[in-house]
Amino acid sequence: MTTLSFFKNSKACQVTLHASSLQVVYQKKNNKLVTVDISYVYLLAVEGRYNNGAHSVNVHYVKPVVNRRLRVETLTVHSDLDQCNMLVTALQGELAATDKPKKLAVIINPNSGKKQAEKVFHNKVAPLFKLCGIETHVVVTKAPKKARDVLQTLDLSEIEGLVTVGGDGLYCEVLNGVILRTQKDNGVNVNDPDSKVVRSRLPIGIIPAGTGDMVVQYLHGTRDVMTAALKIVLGATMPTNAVSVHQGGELSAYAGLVLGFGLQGDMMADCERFRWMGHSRYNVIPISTVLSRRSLDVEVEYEDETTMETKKTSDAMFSVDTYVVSKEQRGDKLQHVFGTDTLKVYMTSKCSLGKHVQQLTKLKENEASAFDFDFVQEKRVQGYTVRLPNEPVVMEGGKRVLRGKYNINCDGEVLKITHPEYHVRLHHHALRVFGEAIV
Ligand SMILES: Nc1ncnc2c1ncn2[C@@H]1O[C@H](COP(=O)(O)OP(=O)(O)OP(=O)(O)O)[C@@H](O)[C@H]1O
Repeated sequence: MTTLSFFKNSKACQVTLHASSLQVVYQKKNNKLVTVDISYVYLLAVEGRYNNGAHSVNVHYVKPVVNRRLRVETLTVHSDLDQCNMLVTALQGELAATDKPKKLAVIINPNSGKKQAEKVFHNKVAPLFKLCGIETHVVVTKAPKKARDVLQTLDLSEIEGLVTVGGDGLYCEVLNGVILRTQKDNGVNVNDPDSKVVRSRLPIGIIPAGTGDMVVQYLHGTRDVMTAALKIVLGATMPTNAVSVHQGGELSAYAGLVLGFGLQGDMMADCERFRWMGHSRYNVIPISTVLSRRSLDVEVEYEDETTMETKKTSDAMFSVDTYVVSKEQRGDKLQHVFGTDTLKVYMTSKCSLGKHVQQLTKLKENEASAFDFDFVQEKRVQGYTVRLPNEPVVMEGGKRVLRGKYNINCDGEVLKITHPEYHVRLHHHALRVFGEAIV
């Protein structure tokens, strides 16, 4: 423990360096004593300054404020050169000892949400990264799937994390890109549904600039840009899951948020056609999809988690859904939990429109009883196979291909199901995201 003498606003101020925090005690104008404790975990940057013949130190740190948001706070103290140098050297040592990222690849979708992603990054995030000494390699996407493709060839050797500036769709694309790159670098055959996915080294941070921004809200409890940026800068990460979808002997996609076959997929396909309506399409279009809902004869095969027996459920179903960020009961609400060790598959059988609307409303409101309906079956699995035994098929290139249109909502994007059978597998802790809850 070292105590240094400073001045703050011309009044004496004591700065004590403890093992895990910096304590600053100073007098306010009304002579009231104030104590500020800054955990080294929250330290962002320290600057020694010389201005008009006086030496000072700026300590930039993170301060939790209301509604789970974080803000940058700056504390300025004055003293002679020796005291200033001692404080700067000590705090720089603490900063160097943490896991904060120093070089990030930033991927911006200029067309996300209200097309503000570039502005959001350059005006709000880049100055913070600069203050914290973080170098960036910025890529602005030119079209869908470009982010995924760029990640296949980008030199990642010095990169310590990936940052998406956009919505859930861009996060999903980058998740696909980084998982694919990791498998390629490790010689894993991604087209084999039983291949074990090698975990990705690079955590993903998300700067919200999209339409829905659900992942970031599940992560931080807010879609505040500065909070999201600070979570990246602080460097704490947590594991999250991915699931793979295979059909026709090939990988179709990985998902990191949701996989909704049937009703949810049809809703997304309908919403895509009305993209020009902006976010309001998500309020209007799903209603018409629900009113014209279609049930399909579906067989779901899965391995029972407890008995390890292979089981099958066949029924006329409206949907087969999986929440990769799991919906778990906490009191009377469903909360979103990352990195669970099993996957839950929900099969919704044919039911009355009234009951179905009641169930979907509870789900939208995240009510804990959203799955307590006799037409919804929940199974805990590591993976499952969905078959459509009675849908018309044609032969194409020696394979049976579906004639009709069948959709999955894959992280908010439409994934076409073209084969009468597809496989879903859980890849536990396949990657990490910036944003361990620190407040
Ligand atoms: N330059 C681009 N032009 C058009 N589309 C792009 C471009 N870059 C990425 N995309 C695609 O746009 C889709 C949607 O992007 P994104 O998720 O960033 O925004 P959003 O749909 O407005 O937000 P949310 O997914 O949160 O609702 C993604 O699937 C991505 O592949």
